[in-house]
Amino acid sequence: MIAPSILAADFSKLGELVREVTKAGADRIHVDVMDGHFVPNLSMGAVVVEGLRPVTTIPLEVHLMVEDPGRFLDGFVKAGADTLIVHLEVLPDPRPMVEHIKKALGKKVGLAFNPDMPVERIEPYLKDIDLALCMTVFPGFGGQAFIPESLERLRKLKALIGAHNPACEIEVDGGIGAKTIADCAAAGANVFVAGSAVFGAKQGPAAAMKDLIALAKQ
Ligand SMILES: O=C(CO)[C@@H](O)[C@H](O)COP(=O)(O)O
Repeated sequence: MIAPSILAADFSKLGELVREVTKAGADRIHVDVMDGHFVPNLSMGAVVVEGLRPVTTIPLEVHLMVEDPGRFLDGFVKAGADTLIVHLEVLPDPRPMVEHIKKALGKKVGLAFNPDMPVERIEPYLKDIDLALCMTVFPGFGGQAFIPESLERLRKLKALIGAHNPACEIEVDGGIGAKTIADCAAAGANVFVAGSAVFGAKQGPAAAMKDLIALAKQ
């Protein structure tokens, strides 16, 4: 599954571009939310999700790269988010928030973790989540180079998920493109967030999506 990350899109044409990747077979739209604290950058808030909701029927997944995700969950749900992804780094015990997102808000829940977090830290929560997001760059900016050690981390994650919750998706995010997507798929990933490789592609987003889908299937 390909999840184009709109962080790399031309915001003056956002609706048009989201329609284009939807038509080209995107499985979901990845919305990167940055607060300038958890990561050294600011990006977008719930108004962007609200604006995109009528533009596409595919799920909108919100990746909360923020210090205090609890403050923003309701707003994103009201705006039309389908999946909320929060970072393990800011949640000493993620269980209450995972339960809140699933039961009270009725949405899918993902847990993300940075490249320097031991993969085993997610193990106790795997049985309760829909998606594990293994960051393959340090979050904060699009267009960074994929960290090669991520492949070993993905293999570990795949083994843990096999043992605890095989239905849990394994998502990768950061530096995913033609050179890295097949290796990530072979290592166990099944959802691929791609920003620059889709919206920055010379051949245009639709053709780039087609190439990435073919490479991930190899
Ligand atoms: O979360 C992030 C960045 O922090 C990502 O979702 C990026 O937006 C991916 O961009 P590319 O590496 O694909 O350009």
